Amino acid sequence: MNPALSKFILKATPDSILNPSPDMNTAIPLNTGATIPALGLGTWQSAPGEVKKAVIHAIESGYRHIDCAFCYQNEDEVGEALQDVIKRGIVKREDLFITSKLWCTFHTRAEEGLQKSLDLLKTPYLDLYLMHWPVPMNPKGNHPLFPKLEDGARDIDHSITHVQTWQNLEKLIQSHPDKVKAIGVANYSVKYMEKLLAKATITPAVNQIENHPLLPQQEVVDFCKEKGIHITAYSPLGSTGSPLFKDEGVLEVAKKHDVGPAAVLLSYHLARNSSVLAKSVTPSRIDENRKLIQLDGTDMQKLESIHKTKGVTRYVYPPFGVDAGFSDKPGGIDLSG
Ligand SMILES: NC(=O)C1=CN([C@@H]2O[C@H](COP(=O)(O)OP(=O)(O)OC[C@H]3O[C@@H](n4cnc5c(N)ncnc54)[C@H](OP(=O)(O)O)[C@@H]3O)[C@@H](O)[C@H]2O)C=CC1
Ligand SMILES: O=C[C@H](O)[C@@H](O)[C@@H](O)[C@H](O)C(=O)O
Repeated sequence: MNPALSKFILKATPDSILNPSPDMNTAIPLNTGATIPALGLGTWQSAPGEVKKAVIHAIESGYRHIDCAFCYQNEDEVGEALQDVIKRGIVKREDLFITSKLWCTFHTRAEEGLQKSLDLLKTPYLDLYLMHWPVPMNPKGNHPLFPKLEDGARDIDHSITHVQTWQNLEKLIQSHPDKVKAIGVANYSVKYMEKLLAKATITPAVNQIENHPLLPQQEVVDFCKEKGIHITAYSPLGSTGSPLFKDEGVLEVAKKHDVGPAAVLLSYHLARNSSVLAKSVTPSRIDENRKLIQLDGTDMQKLESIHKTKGVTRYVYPPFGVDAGFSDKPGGIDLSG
């Protein structure tokens, strides 16, 4: 046997065989000078009773980036998981990258929203705090998270614009740099981002958007990258039930590399220099999703052509009744300001 090869084989540990994805924690630079780990664990729709175990399992198996939000109504349990792994010495707080999000009914109460998430997550600071949607909702409506009008429409708060909410986040990071390390946005189209940038004194570090081969959102991705705004991709598997696992184009690329569809769908974002969030509460899937591979130009061409034949598909579009500026979802109230 080639001596160089035998040295490599001897160095392989059970863990490195189990985890053949050295790139899951690739540190991608943000415009703040900090970095974000390439792969994050998603926690949306992770049920209470399941999410604590999922977060502990993920961190024990190497994940360092956890994506949370106040409106997921499970931050308390995520916080228990964080406390557990830190107490047991698995990681230190500074080894982790924790994101949370300001919910729509808190746009006029950014400081209160931040403090609630910090308390629930039981952490002194967040690595990233995002405006969850550029859509303010009535803080005094008939529900604390999802207020509705009598006709059933979501109760939009017209007293504040998303740009003013961004200015509130700017004040927040300036007055509490110990509590929040970076601020950013989610679900921003080019139209809304242009309005925000025209008035911003701090450029968002991140725009977290739905992104996968059926929704490449190239216009938003290119615009943000040109402005130095990092893209984090959400719903990379097609969200609930991972429908993109059945796509023939994805399966063809997976077969070529002898991997499962998850590796292709997640690695697609690394090839675009984006980070990516994959949600699972199933330990074997949390492990499987760590596997990232190097896709080549032909793979990317194949993946980028899928939406052209199949049509664009957006899986996550809550019924705000708002035109968020995405060309595939026209109609609704224009709140771009
Ligand atoms: N900013 C925003 O507005 C949004 C942010 N996000 C963030 O992005 C994260 C990821 O997106 P999300 O919409 O949850 O969807 P994903 O694309 O991550 O898909 C999650 C679904 O795929 C299943 N799954 C995960 N891994 C595998 C696997 N290896 N094999 C088979 N099935 C698998 C999960 O099942 P199971 O859990 O049962 O294993 C679940 O049903 C969210 O959890 C959230 O943190 C998401 C949406 C909007
Ligand atoms: O982050 C995930 C999604 O944005 C989620 O928070 C929303 O879709 C929410 O359930 C809503 O109905 O407005």
